[in-house]
Amino acid sequence: AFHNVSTGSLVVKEALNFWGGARVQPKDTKNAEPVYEPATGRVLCDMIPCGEVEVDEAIKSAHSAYLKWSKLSGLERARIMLEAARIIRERRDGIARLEVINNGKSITEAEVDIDVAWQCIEYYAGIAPTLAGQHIQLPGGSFAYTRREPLGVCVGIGAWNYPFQIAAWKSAPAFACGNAMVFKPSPMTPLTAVILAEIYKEAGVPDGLFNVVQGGAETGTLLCHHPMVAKVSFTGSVPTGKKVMEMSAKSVKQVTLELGGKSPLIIFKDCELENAVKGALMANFLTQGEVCCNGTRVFVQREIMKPFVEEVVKRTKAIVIGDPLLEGTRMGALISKPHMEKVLGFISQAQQQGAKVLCGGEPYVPSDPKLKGGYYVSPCVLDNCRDDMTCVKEEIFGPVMSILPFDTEEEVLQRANNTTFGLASGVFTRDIARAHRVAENLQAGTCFINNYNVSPVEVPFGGYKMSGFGRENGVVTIEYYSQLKTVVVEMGDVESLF
Ligand SMILES: NC(=O)C1=CN([C@@H]2O[C@H](COP(=O)(O)OP(=O)(O)OC[C@H]3O[C@@H](n4cnc5c(N)ncnc54)[C@H](O)[C@@H]3O)[C@@H](O)[C@H]2O)C=CC1
Ligand SMILES: C[N+](C)(C)CCCC(=O)O
Repeated sequence: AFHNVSTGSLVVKEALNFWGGARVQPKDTKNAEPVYEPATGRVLCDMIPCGEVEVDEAIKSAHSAYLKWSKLSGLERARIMLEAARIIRERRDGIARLEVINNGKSITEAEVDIDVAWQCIEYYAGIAPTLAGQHIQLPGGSFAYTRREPLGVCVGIGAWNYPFQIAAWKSAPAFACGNAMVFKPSPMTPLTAVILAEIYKEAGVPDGLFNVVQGGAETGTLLCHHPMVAKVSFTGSVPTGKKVMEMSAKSVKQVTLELGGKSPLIIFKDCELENAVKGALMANFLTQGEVCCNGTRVFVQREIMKPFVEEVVKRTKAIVIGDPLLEGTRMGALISKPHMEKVLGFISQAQQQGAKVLCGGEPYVPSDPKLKGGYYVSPCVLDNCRDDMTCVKEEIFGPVMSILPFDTEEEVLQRANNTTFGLASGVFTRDIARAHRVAENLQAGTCFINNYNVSPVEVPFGGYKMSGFGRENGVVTIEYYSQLKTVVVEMGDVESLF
């Protein structure tokens, strides 16, 4: 439906909530907030937050679907999930365009995001029929078996950087295990989750299996406190993640937290320089740098500092910024004006603390008049960085790479691990023993060797330390959306002590 839509033209009026198998508009519209198109700064739609009544309706709708869905066999669930994946694949271009309009990232990236979303649903469809328990023999012919059972109604709370993909990463493993979901997108990106809801419905899930409630912190709080919710899977910042965990603790809900990062990328002098440079760009500039697992602390061995920096700056300056819906654009707009100001603030603070801007780091105004109100920042490379600078310690979530020199492996490992975050990490070297040694010693949920930011759906993704716990993607995520029941069967007489 959005195949031909261009930047600066879309206005969305339809209801953006979904439960009971249909779009729903909250009754009370007085707390509506404008949603902006990052590329132009124009109002795109209103986000009307759901209150207590709406949240309760959505959760009850999810519960009734759960009762049906959980009774299907894995194979029956898989068939419906595969159909949903097929529909997404078929409508990929339109969904990607809508995502671009709402998020501001380049169309080339958004297309990949939507592909990853259907791949994730396809992957968990493949796993659904394989879910099984164990049979355990006990003395005297008695035995036990385990059943892998769903949790019930799961809540997904998403960030604004990968709106559609996050909704798929959470719902696909949840559905494979037989759960239902109520998903709350970020209030800044309300548009595409409801498209996923319509696609699931069209594919044949029971009404209420995937519900969307719009809103911010208040709506999120209602979800985390609701007694019928068994689990909360959260993607967002560390401070909000802590609150989600605290609220969920009150009724002992299971929690998965995918939080922020300040990941190290270590580049040794024996690397293949061209690949290391490309890796550093992939580690920093996808989605305008608004990626949780970005390798924003780039440690470069002193001997190759000069050629590395030269090449990184050359390529960074060549990044085409502008209308995110144009094929040739490689960097679009940041999510919002306040966020853009925050990112620019980090850059000026870095300069005050002694960092040197080698390129970028300024508001960028494209020549196309319709883009003048957009939130563009030219990609920035910072040199002369030290470990104690704010730009090196805190997550900027913008297109800002900090370069740090190092001398030895031992030293760089100690510095790389000197952070409360632990989402991802990377190493470039041709020495295979060193690569695996470094991977073993980095305290992070992922280590990329000789690449960065590749996350196929088959591979678990998640954090160490304050970057969170639980995993998304891969077989292991089944553990986070199901529970084991042990059934013990006595074949003899009861040997009673009483
Ligand atoms: N590890 C990961 O997979 C990812 C982590 N992030 C992190 O997310 C942050 C950026 O995203 P934001 O949307 O600004 O994060 P945020 O933490 O402000 O919001 C995330 C979500 O939580 C909701 N929320 C806010 N307050 C809440 C409350 N009290 N109770 C329940 N829900 C609440 C928001 O409405 C939003 O849907 C970055 O810091 C980044 O590190 C972003 C993407 C992926
Ligand atoms: C897709 N990828 C790997 C670049 C980022 C996914 C994590 C996130 O939501 O930020």
